[in-house]
Amino acid sequence: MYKNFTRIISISCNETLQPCITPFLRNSVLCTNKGRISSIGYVFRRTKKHDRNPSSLFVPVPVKPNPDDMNIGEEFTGRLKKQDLLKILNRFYQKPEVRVLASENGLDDTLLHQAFLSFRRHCLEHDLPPDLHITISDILQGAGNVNDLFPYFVRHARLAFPHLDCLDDLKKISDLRTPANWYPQARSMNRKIIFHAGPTNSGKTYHAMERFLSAKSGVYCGPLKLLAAEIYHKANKRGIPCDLVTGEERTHASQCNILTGTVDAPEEDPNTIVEAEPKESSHVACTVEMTSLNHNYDVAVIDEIQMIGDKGRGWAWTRAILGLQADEIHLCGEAGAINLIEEICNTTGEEMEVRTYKRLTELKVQDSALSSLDNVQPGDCIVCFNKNDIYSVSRAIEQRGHEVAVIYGSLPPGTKLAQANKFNDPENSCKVMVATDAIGLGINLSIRRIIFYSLVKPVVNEDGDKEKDVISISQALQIAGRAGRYGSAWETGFVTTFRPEDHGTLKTLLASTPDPVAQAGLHPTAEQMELYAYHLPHATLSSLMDIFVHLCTVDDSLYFMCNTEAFKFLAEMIQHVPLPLRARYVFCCAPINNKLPFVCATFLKMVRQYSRSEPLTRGWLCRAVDWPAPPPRTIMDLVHLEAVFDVLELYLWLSYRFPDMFPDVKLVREMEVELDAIIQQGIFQITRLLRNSEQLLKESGGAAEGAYPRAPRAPARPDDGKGKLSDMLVARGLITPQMLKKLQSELVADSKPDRGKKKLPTRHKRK
Ligand SMILES: Nc1ncnc2c1ncn2[C@@H]1O[C@H](COP(=O)(O)OP(=O)(O)OP(=O)(O)O)[C@@H](O)[C@H]1O
Ligand SMILES: [Mg+2]
Repeated sequence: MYKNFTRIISISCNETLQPCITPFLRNSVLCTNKGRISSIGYVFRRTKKHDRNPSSLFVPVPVKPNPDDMNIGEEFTGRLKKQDLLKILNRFYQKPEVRVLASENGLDDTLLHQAFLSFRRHCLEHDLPPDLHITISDILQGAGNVNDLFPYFVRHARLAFPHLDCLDDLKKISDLRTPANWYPQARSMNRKIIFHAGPTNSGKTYHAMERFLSAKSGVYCGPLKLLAAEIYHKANKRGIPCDLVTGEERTHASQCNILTGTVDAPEEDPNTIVEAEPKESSHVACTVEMTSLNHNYDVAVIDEIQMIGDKGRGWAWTRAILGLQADEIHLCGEAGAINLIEEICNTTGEEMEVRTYKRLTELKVQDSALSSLDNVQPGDCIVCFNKNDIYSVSRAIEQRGHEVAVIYGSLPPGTKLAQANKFNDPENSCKVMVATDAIGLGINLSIRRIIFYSLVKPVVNEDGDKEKDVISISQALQIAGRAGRYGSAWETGFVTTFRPEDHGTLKTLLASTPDPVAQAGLHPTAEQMELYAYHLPHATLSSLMDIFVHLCTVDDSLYFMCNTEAFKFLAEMIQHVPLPLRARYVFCCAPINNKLPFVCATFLKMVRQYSRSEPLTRGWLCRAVDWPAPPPRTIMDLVHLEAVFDVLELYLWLSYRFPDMFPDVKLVREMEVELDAIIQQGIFQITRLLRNSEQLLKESGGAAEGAYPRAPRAPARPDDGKGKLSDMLVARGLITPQMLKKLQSELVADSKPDRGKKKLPTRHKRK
């Protein structure tokens, strides 16, 4: 697909607004699963969308009649009967010559058919231009040939399909063959690239960090907030002021409590009327999507560089490696990425040094599976790939008298950190952890043994479809690599499965080498989308993205286009809300878990409010999320509070991009701290919440609303997603019928124009 267009045009692309984290991939590793063990056969696919004819992406624009065409032709040649007109037009469409001529003019069969329907409708419904009227009369009287209609038809087709006139321009805009040229400042430097390669727990990050800490200035870019927070704490503990930058905020070094490993809310000085922003520290730890390309650093560290091949997030690593302005760039990751990075360095003319490391402690695959949770021991971490397993496993382990720390992706950062600290603390009695692969990348925890509760994980494939598949070799190695971390209480790490039938597969996975990373991800920029919109003003942002992906030219020996499904999901959701294109683009990059209806519905409300130029105040937000939040009584309550936390995070993420419209950052941060504490309490009492949920279910004979998340453990079926979304959400237990009713009434109320509210002057061009 990418090789279709071969003209070489280099465009310089200012990329100030790169898209941000694809929501549901936020805390997960998603590598291509080429080395998958197919004998297991756990692959559940939904229908594929990719083999679509690109022409079907273009929707004809309604062609307006020319007001000057009023019956002039009729005065010359008399009135045309509709039946005669129809006959002539249909004859025209059936001519083989028309097909040939159309193809020469860029109209394939799909476009020709649509253009013809539009042309025929237009001729039958409106007065014809005089020249066309006369030509048709001539044909009717035998004085002309139906082929004579072609110029009129093409004139109409170009109005219906404006891309026909600007296809070359569109291809130029989406020529992505030389991404290295998008960063002229980085290209003007002679950067030193050092690749720290090796297995997990071999000291790659440690050595890169030593260099980072000894430099005058530095940036650490990692895949997870938790990992960036670990670096932030380590640096500040060593007395090197380091800020933490995630998608939502910048936490200054002075807010780091190095004793407790937590982040303090900034101290408020009642005598200060205007709060001075603390000066930025010379060192920064950030999530890779937030890497600033406008700063100059002595040293940059890009961790887990093999993620450059991630189908959803790979673009962020590509952007960092090509665009960072640093004298030294340290890459840490799997050796399988060395060749690709070397090739990329050839395009930038930079040399790369490879330093290889060996595992610092032994990692042993145990001879047998755990088989029963009775066999759980201190230092064990049971890794599950879905929340229901997390709940049931932690409950079962607590029933056996162990205290449990729980970590999964959707927990607030403070809660994750508190759970990690509790587990790591040698004085604490909590010595068992239940986690998802949110702990899988680079994190240092005091784990003796990793137990894979299952080896099957839902993933999003290259088409953006969800499927369940055996975890990749890379994922298995990464997760297993959390056991026996060097410097922890355990000198040897162990790994096994829960189920005996998975044991052989795990052994095979861990004995294999991950596939080399073949390509680095790319993603269109806001500027490119703007240029597309300029050429195709009638297209929706979602179809602009589709057209872009189909027309773009990528050097596929090095790069691939990341999947854009999350972006398009949001683009379609907010299409009907009037917004300027740039703002629309930013909203579509928001890191939202689109599986959470409450978050999606609140996001839509936020977009509407923004569109009406009404600032989103704390008061507005409190009404939207029903604040204050009561402590959770059941697991369903806890799930809801996590969604509320996501909404607060979303607010902060948007405030970073639209500070004028999301003004109450400080107050919302305070809400976050409060909610994080409430969720932390919930997690500390997770077993009690589970018991309450079960009790509620028992009392109501299984019909209790809001007791238990009923997400089925069965794999997604091919018909998943059909039918009404609301019915599906209720059926899956993601929302209760009461919540649905409330949501419906709120949406109805929200879509009515607000009366009596004072509006800010409208600043936005409507699209
Ligand atoms: N030379 C060293 N001296 C002291 N501690 C070390 C040394 N090398 C590594 N460590 C410690 O060992 C642990 C594992 O190291 P590190 O996190 O760098 O491994 P890694 O290779 O990056 O692993 P992963 O692939 O999982 O990210 C860390 O706690 C780190 O601080
Ligand atoms: Mg590491």
